[in-house]
Amino acid sequence: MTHVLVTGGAGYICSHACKLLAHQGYVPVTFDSLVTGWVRAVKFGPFVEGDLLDRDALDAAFAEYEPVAVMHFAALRQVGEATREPGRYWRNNVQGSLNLVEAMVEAGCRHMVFSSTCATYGDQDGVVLDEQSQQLPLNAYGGSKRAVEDILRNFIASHGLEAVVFRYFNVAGADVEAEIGEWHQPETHLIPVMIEAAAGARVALTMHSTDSPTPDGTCVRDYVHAMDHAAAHAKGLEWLLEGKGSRVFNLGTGTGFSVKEIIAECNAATGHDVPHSFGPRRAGDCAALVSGSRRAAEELDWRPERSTLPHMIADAWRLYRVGGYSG
Ligand SMILES: NC(=O)c1ccc[n+]([C@@H]2O[C@H](COP(=O)([O-])OP(=O)(O)OC[C@H]3O[C@@H](n4cnc5c(N)ncnc54)[C@H](O)[C@@H]3O)[C@@H](O)[C@H]2O)c1
Ligand SMILES: O=c1ccn([C@@H]2O[C@H](COP(=O)(O)OP(=O)(O)O[C@H]3O[C@H](CO)[C@H](O)[C@H](O)[C@H]3O)[C@@H](O)[C@H]2O)c(=O)[nH]1
Repeated sequence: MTHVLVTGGAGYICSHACKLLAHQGYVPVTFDSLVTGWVRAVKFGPFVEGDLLDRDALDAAFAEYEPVAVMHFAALRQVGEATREPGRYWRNNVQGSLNLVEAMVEAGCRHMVFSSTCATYGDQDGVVLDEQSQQLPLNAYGGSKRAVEDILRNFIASHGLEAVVFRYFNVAGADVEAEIGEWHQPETHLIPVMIEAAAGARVALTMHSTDSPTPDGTCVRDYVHAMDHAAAHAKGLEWLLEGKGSRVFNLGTGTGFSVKEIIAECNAATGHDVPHSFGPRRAGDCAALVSGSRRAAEELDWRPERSTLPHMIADAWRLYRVGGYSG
């Protein structure tokens, strides 16, 4: 049996990767503290409840499962929260990742697929964001992810670690079979908040900005379906196991949508108007983040298949309707 250690496997994107890994014949071993994840999302392999800040727990997991690789998703990942509580983000995301990398080196596990983010780029008006772009994060979340990329570069140079780093753009949608999806308490991400508002489960969605330097004043993001992310991770793992070495890839479609455009699409897809109000700009928010790279398509042969707004909203809506958000 070929084990892959999946940190954060009880979370949203991570559980989609576990499902695909299991489908491909790997055994995904979830290592998760449940700080934002859910035991009920761990359906596709063994579960180790542990914290990245607990080095002994990590060593025990490596000793028990001897994984061929690590998929490192576990992190705190809310932009607004990171701006209010930067210390928590630096400690959890950076110290936790350093512990993990050191445990890997000691256990002789050399391959990591790492979840980084376009938030490491920050706002760069008019700049095409590709893997060579400068990283100028606006908040502690993006800063902590850039720091982990630095740690990986150092360990690649000194300890023979090999890492595929994925800089995700925004993630949306849910498993097409509605087995897993996005469950956060409290929920802050645009599409699930919008779905809850459309369903009447919350009074209204607050639009965080209408005066951004974008065509309609609301922030623009490049959304990719969680299942397409999982597919990219499987390809990243294959890339490493074939010995192709360390590489950074943006994961975006190259097309951005504004908050207003997404609300209009949600109204059409669900047949319910999304009640909304207007609030102040959320601290740490970038105005626009859209990928300008084709590297993942050209080198990994990654083709997003469900990353259209109608698919992502329909899949999130289906999950909601089968009770997937009910905790
Ligand atoms: N959701 C997005 O739009 C998005 C965009 C870019 C990057 N990412 C990255 O993708 C990854 C997964 O994001 P998600 O949206 O699935 O988040 P999530 O909160 O659903 O999942 C993260 C998981 O990590 C676990 N975790 C956090 N800190 C831990 C620790 N110290 N020890 C053990 N487990 C810990 C949580 O309990 C949770 O299950 C994160 O690294 C995030 O930064 C997400
Ligand atoms: O109730 C809401 C929720 C969101 N938004 C807006 O919708 C856009 C998208 O917000 P999300 O919270 O869905 O996503 P973020 O772009 O803030 O952050 C997400 O994508 C980032 C990359 O852009 C990070 O990697 C991060 O982990 C992940 O949470 C932002 O302009 C936000 O201000 C609203 O107007 N109202």
